Amino acid sequence: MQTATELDVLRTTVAAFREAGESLALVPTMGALHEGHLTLVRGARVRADRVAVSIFVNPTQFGPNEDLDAYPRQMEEDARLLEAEGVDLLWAPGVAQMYPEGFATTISVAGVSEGFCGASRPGHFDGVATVVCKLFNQVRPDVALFGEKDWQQLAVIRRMARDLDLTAPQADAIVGVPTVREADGLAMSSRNRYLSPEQRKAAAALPRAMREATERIEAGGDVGATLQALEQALAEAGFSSVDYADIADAASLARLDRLGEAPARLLVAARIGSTRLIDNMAIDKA
Ligand SMILES: Nc1ncnc2c1ncn2[C@@H]1O[C@H](COP(=O)(O)OP(=O)(O)OP(=O)(O)O)[C@@H](O)[C@H]1O
Ligand SMILES: CC(C)(CO)[C@@H](O)C(=O)[O-]
Ligand code: BAL
Repeated sequence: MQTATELDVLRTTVAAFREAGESLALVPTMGALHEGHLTLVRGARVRADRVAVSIFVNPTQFGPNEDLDAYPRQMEEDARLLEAEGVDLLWAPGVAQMYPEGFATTISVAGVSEGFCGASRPGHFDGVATVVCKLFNQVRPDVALFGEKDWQQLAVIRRMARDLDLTAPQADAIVGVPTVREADGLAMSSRNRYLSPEQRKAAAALPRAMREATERIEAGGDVGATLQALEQALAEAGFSSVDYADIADAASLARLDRLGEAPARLLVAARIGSTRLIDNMAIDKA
């Protein structure tokens, strides 16, 4: 595995792949890798000749009171995990490489980025869209993979790729990978490691309550009453607050009061102590 921390090294390595006629997949991450990330890597492996993974804890997508400093960083361990997966290229730029003195551009995707995590984390998706656009331009992959765990992020990135006519990758080569879960249903996340053993046990109530809610709504239950019951179940399990618990159009992320014809998604963000967990699930029609 080649590791690049400078743009010219990255470009030379990518150029060598391209000269050999090889296709390239990119998996963008913030590191602290777990089985969810490695599933994206395996998905990349079957889609392209070469796999690049980026690790960059992007400061511009963290709010002033969020966990940028506390966010886990374990570059050596991550590199070992990626090497074992047969990754070809690790792109690990520093902050000064990504945001040199004078950096002044922000990509802001209206609509789809405004509710849910966009409302509870102002500026978050501007930071995500801008850094992902940079990563795409730096690596110029044929295909890029993102987790469905961050459903709204995936929708924002697809919208950006469509709106800006991106070619590397094209919008239809942005692949969403289903959420990888722990045995008790909790979505894998780097932030799960903030949880104490007791909080970790309680966290399993999130996917459980969400599964119950999707089943109730799929069976024709009232959306408002079901979401209220979900919030109640989370409070009883020890969650300290709920940022949002809503159903939305799966593509546009417009909030829904009832199911319509288009695919819908249940989206929840809730806190245990100071740890904020997110999850989402499909709502299938009966
Ligand atoms: N459980 C999971 N299943 C599938 N994909 C995942 C999972 N967790 C993260 N990903 C995806 O991995 C990519 C990198 O995510 P990131 O490095 O932020 O990890 P994370 O575990 O989501 O961390 P965080 O705690 O910051 O949410 C994203 O596309 C994200 O959606
Ligand atoms: C896509 C991403 C790597 C951009 O920093 C990040 O938001 C993430 O890890 O999901
Ligand atoms: N996986 C999403 C990145 C973030 O929460 O900042």
